[in-house]
Amino acid sequence: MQFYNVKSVEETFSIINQNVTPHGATVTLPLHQARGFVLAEDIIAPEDVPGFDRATVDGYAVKAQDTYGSSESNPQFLEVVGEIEMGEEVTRVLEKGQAMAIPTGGMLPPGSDSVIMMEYCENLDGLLNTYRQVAPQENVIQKGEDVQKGAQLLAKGTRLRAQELGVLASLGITEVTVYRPVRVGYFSSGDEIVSYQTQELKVGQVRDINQLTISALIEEWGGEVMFGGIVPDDEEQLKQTAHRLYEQVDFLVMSGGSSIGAKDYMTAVIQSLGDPGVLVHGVSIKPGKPTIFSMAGKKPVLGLPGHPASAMLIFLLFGQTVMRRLQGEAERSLPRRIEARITQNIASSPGRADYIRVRLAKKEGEWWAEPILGKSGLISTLVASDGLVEIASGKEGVRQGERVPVIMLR
Ligand SMILES: Nc1nc2c(c(=O)[nH]1)N[C@H]1C(S)=C(S)[C@@H](COP(=O)(O)OP(=O)(O)OC[C@H]3O[C@@H](n4cnc5c(N)ncnc54)[C@H](O)[C@@H]3O)O[C@H]1N2
Ligand code: MOO
Repeated sequence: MQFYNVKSVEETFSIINQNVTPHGATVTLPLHQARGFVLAEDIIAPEDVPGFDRATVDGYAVKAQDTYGSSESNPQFLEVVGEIEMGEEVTRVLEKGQAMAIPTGGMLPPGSDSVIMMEYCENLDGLLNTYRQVAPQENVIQKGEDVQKGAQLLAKGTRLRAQELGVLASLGITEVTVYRPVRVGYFSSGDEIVSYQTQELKVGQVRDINQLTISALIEEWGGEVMFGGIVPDDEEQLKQTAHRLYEQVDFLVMSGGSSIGAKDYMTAVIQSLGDPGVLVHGVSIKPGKPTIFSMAGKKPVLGLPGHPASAMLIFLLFGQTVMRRLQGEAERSLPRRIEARITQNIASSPGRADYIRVRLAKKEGEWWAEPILGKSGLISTLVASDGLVEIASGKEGVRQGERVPVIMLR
């Protein structure tokens, strides 16, 4: 008889973080295809952004000093000596007592140091009346103020979001070296599990839900799925499928047979993949206790409980962390959380982390989380839920009205 030697959620995260290292294989991608990938190189800015001093408002380029003392009742008078066109280099030097009309984004003429807004001056036949004073650099973005040539702009390990792509584009960088997508092998197990495409179910059969939920998450996180099929509860067949997939992927995942019943072979199957072998069998979490985490050589292996909601939750927490580590992301970042208030008391055993499915509703400007109670075998409760309230292992439940962290599922 085997028994679980359960690990806490925190211990499990730290075991994953200590053992999983970036797969290291890189690809070079055009910038427009690089969203969501993780940089495999430091990016040093090849030039200044902007490349010239630029106006941030429509107005007149001036020497700030020439406007000193200006007010509504006591304007200064400057000679308007020209107009700056967008996208054109300005060579004419602005002399003392002069002003040049300038559009937002236009290049400041040499000799000028600031821009007075149109609203605060008046051009009367070439004589600019200034009704306010401006300070040096007012209404100007200086050359290199956004990005300085030679500075480290982005570090290796940064995930590329819209704004990172934007800054790379501003520098004329057209391709980047990133870690290639993580290849994840997945198979479902269980004598009763049949393809989700099966139309007529025999009594006792169950359509394969986990193949879809787990694959969808992998793809959402930028991974590639290699599906190994549905394998019956037969140790030899399970081993064959596991070994075949293991050879071709960075990360192997399977569901079902992870508990300690007579037909639960998964631990033995996973152990057979290689050393150091199973590092976690059983996590103090609800749902999802019979979770298995193993390292076979440098490749992580995750055995998910069969119940669809448990499998999904465990994959959201631990599977996502494994994938981020493999992809070379610098730090473990947990799923996005918001804060909400819970609508009812919920009990929880100390020492165990609980994840409660909730619906969110806004009342008087605050988010409230209403539990949707149901067993972990139920997929419909996940469909109805907006998020998961996390009751950390140190807590003995939560009280109505208490603020709680919610992992967003939408
Ligand atoms: N003595 C104990 N028994 C159990 C414990 C325990 O701590 N002590 N934990 C329970 C918990 S919690 C879970 S969760 C299950 C997980 O067991 P398995 O990982 O071995 O999962 P299975 O028995 O294979 O399946 C459970 C359930 O889910 C259905 N299933 C499985 N795979 C799929 C799939 N791909 N798509 C849809 N549905 C699936 C399966 O038909 C079963 O109904 O162990 C408890 N037992
Ligand atoms: O922990 Mo199990 O995953 O509740 O059904």
